[in-house]
Amino acid sequence: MSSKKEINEDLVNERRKCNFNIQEVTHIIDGGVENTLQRKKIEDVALNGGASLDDVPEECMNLRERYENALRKSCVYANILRNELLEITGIENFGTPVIRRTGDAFFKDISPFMLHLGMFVPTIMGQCTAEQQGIWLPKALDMQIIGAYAQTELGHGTFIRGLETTATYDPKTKEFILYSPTITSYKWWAGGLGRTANHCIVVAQLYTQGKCHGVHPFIVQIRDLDTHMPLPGIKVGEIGPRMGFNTADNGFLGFNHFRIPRMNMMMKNAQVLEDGTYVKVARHGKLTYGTMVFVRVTLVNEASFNLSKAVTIAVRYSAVRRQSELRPGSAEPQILDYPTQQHKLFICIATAHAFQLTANWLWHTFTVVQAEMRKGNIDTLPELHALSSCLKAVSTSDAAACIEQCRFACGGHGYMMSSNLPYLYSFVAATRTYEGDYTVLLLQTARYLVKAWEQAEAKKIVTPTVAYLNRCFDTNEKVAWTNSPEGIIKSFQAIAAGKISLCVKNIRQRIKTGMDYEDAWLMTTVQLVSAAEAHCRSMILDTYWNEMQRLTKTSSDNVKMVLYQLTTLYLVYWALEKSGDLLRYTSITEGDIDLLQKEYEDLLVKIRPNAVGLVDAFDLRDEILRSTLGSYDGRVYERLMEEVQKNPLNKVPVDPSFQKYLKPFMKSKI
Ligand SMILES: CC/C=C\C/C=C\C/C=C\C/C=C/C(=O)SCCNC(=O)CCNC(=O)[C@H](O)C(C)(C)COP(=O)(O)OP(=O)(O)OC[C@H]1O[C@@H](n2cnc3c(N)ncnc32)[C@H](O)[C@@H]1OP(=O)(O)O
Ligand SMILES: Cc1cc2nc3c(=O)[nH]c(=O)nc-3n(C[C@H](O)[C@H](O)[C@H](O)COP(=O)(O)OP(=O)(O)OC[C@H]3O[C@@H](n4cnc5c(N)ncnc54)[C@H](O)[C@@H]3O)c2cc1C
Repeated sequence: MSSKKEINEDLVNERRKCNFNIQEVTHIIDGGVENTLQRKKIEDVALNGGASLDDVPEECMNLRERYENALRKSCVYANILRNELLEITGIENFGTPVIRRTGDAFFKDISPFMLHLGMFVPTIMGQCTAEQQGIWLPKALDMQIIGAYAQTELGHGTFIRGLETTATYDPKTKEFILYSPTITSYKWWAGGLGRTANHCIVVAQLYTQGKCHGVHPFIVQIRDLDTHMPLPGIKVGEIGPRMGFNTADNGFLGFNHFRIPRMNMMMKNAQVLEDGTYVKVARHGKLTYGTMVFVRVTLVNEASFNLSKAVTIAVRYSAVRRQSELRPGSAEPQILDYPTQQHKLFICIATAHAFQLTANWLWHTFTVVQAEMRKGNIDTLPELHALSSCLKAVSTSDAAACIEQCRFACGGHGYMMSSNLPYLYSFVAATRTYEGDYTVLLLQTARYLVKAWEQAEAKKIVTPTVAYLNRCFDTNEKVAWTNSPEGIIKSFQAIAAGKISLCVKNIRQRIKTGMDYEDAWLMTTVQLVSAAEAHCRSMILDTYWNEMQRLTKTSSDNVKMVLYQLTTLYLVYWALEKSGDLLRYTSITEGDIDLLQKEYEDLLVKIRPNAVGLVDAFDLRDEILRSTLGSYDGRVYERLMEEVQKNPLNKVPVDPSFQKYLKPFMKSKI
């Protein structure tokens, strides 16, 4: 064991072995030197006060203490945010991933303010007129009001059109009357709603002049700003313990004919005039779903960030941990030396990179579409919806699986809350469900793909992200397999095209047998999900490969080399995972697959000496990692021991329950 201040010897050796410039890779991940400097500045300001520290670990507190502690830290953090950080980033970038990243130093679980910043403020920005923004935005940014996003109900999350809460316009008083007609119409799940928020966005069915115009967002004050008492007509509370998110304060909400002013309808996309006339402003019916698209886009970045934390913890731990004997009497190897361990972990490093570059690309696409929409052009929205849906689904699902793999890689200690891996897993596992369930979102992408296929069939030019369909449509034969990055990407496009084509064929065949389109679609959904996933994988592989090529153009040779090895590992890994599909849709042979397997194993060997360097390049401060297993200094065993001392159960040598229960039980006769 190393002494207190020393860095674990194995980690020192690993860092010595690393043959590339770590900072260069950090700059690539951050999106440039300037961004790294800005991030470090923000982290210094946000984290140097030590205010984030807990004397007792969050997981050792009861529910009330955990909430109170999370709220205390949220206030400390929000003060730093509004007094110092916004000056550095500018108010327009308040939601930057870097700010989100520093927040993780304060909370192992989630801040009850997260949805205020993550959805309440963005919805005001996206769904309000300029006049309404002038009223709500300054108060929300300054946190004079704290909001939640209450869309999901007890009875409906996915099917938004099925929401039951009503907002009925009363022209006499120029108010909307909010009402929850059934138990299932109660709002359910909204983060921050249970105890913290005094306002929330409510998505409700709009009725005016006796007609329902579908779901629309409203801004609603639910608690008194001074006493915090729920206003008359409001029933609000916390929904109870969950797998994660236990300090996120998820809530329920019901309305008993609760009145709000007309101007509290968020009127950017549709309006109700004073006399009750309904006016549709937006040219696309789904612009009211805009906040969801925005959050889905940001969740790809979340997936990457959380995975980078998990894999940093697991790789550093694997360098410190020694276990078993390779030969009788030999020294125990670092577990990172086992190829099976490398197989678990290196793909996680590559996946974090792949998602980071994809997230950056998707963010750029999102801003371009936004700019077009501001000019009145909504043509690119369906493509963005299809893209953000599948990328959100696949990135969150893969990240959750990878984080769980990182936990497996850490053996028993990975199961400890203090490793932070269970927190990371439960957070990312939820992202697969919220903001649109995995299957549901892939089916949205599938709708787009089927239409695109039909366009390609009609010899029309399709949108850029599905352009491969035009090409694949002309080739009836299997795509010729070539083992190169470009060859693998082309093969994945062929898989996607083949699967979409098969779906279309099956839908048509089912219709021929007498089914209507809806049933034919329904019976094909298992394949449609698979086709959308294949399309998404081809997008990620393509983006990762091309973006990494672009970003490393001026890098030093060793950086180029290690990042090339990692991208290739990712491509080869997925080729092997999907070898069945490759056999079906390309000319790949069993021999080619054997070669791929060999290439994969060789890549593990090549990457091994740089593994710790690669996770160091994520540049995650210990305060943000919050892990006994993953700290920069590798003092794993000391930290596990230190954590034991903080456990309230260990404060007394004999637990009071001994006298109360155990002793009487032992002394009692059967
Ligand atoms: C820094 C940030 C970090 C973290 C984030 C912050 C907080 C994290 C913590 C928790 C937050 C959680 C929040 C929530 O979960 S809020 C609730 C989210 N709810 C959902 O996502 C519900 C999912 N359901 C839907 O999106 C829709 O209902 C669904 C798309 C499934 C179907 O909608 P609908 O029935 O109305 O449409 P369809 O008839 O199926 O399609 C019609 C047509 O419209 C197109 N469409 C659908 N959605 C959109 C969209 N968003 N944008 C554009 N177009 C859309 C669809 O493709 C169809 O087109 P077409 O085929 O051409 O007819
Ligand atoms: C941690 C967490 C935080 C959340 N925060 C918020 C929040 O702040 N605000 C808010 O409004 N909501 C929030 N939600 C709710 C969340 O958005 C919904 O849970 C999510 O959209 C899924 O909807 P659902 O629960 O109705 O699932 P369901 O739709 O009931 O899904 C159950 C199963 O049915 C399947 N299914 C459903 N419809 C279809 C279909 N058409 N085709 C095929 N399969 C289908 C799904 O794939 C899934 O397997 C949160 C949820 C969680 C877990």
